[in-house]
Amino acid sequence: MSQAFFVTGTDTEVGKTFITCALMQSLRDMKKTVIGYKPIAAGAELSHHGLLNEDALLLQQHGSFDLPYEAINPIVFAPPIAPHIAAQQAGQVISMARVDAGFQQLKTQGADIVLVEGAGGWRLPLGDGQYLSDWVADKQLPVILVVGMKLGCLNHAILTAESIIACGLKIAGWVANSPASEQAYLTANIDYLRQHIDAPYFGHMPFMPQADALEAAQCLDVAAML
Ligand SMILES: Nc1ncnc2c1ncn2[C@@H]1O[C@H](COP(=O)(O)OP(=O)(O)OP(=O)(O)O)[C@@H](O)[C@H]1O
Ligand SMILES: C[C@H](N)[C@H](N)CCCCCC(=O)O
Ligand SMILES: [Mg+2]
Repeated sequence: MSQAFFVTGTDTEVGKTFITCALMQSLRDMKKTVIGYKPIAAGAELSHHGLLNEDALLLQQHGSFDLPYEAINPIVFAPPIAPHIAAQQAGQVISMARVDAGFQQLKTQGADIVLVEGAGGWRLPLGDGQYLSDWVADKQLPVILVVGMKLGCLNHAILTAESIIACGLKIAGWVANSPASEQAYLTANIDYLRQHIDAPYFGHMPFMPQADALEAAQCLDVAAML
């Protein structure tokens, strides 16, 4: 039976995909098989295979098994906007049942670990008063929190951690990611979060514009995940 984790972040564009790929590589380095799942994506290019989202393509590329695109990303919208607004524009509703069906199907693939990447931050609206976090809570998935290290992230990280815990979920670990040049007083900010997030710290990912997942994986210690 696969073990699954949900990867969330303090915001959109904080490095959830970058870190998920690095985590996948770290786990593969530890001889674990791993696949990624991006249930809902907004921001996609039309190709002759249909709409393709970059995050989902990266997760597909870094997985242990070759899986069809639709298995990794069942719900995709073209505009890079809040998915429930994109769905409204397309005359669709985001179906939690579809999110779940795709997840159950991936879990039958036999991978040791499934990493599920959210979209945006923890409280991603799906429409109809629902959040993607409701599904995570329903599945009781442990959560990995990616903190985008910039001024303001202490508030975002503490609020997100509080909300995850209030949902009755465990924070499996957190990563301090620098998706742009290093913030001032980075170490002091990380120290603060290490004292105030009651969960394993997987490490700091520096800004590595040329890095591939192989190199990025060296910055993380994910032993606490297993
Ligand atoms: N540590 C890093 N070093 C260099 N580039 C990074 C780093 N972290 C993230 N990036 C880059 O920053 C951009 C945003 O990162 P990413 O796409 O992983 O964010 P995200 O949180 O997954 O966003 P979304 O909410 O759209 O899913 C990407 O171009 C990514 O390659
Ligand atoms: C387009 C972007 N990169 C993500 N795919 C979607 C982010 C949704 C954010 C919703 C919100 O405002 O909280
Ligand atoms: Mg992403």
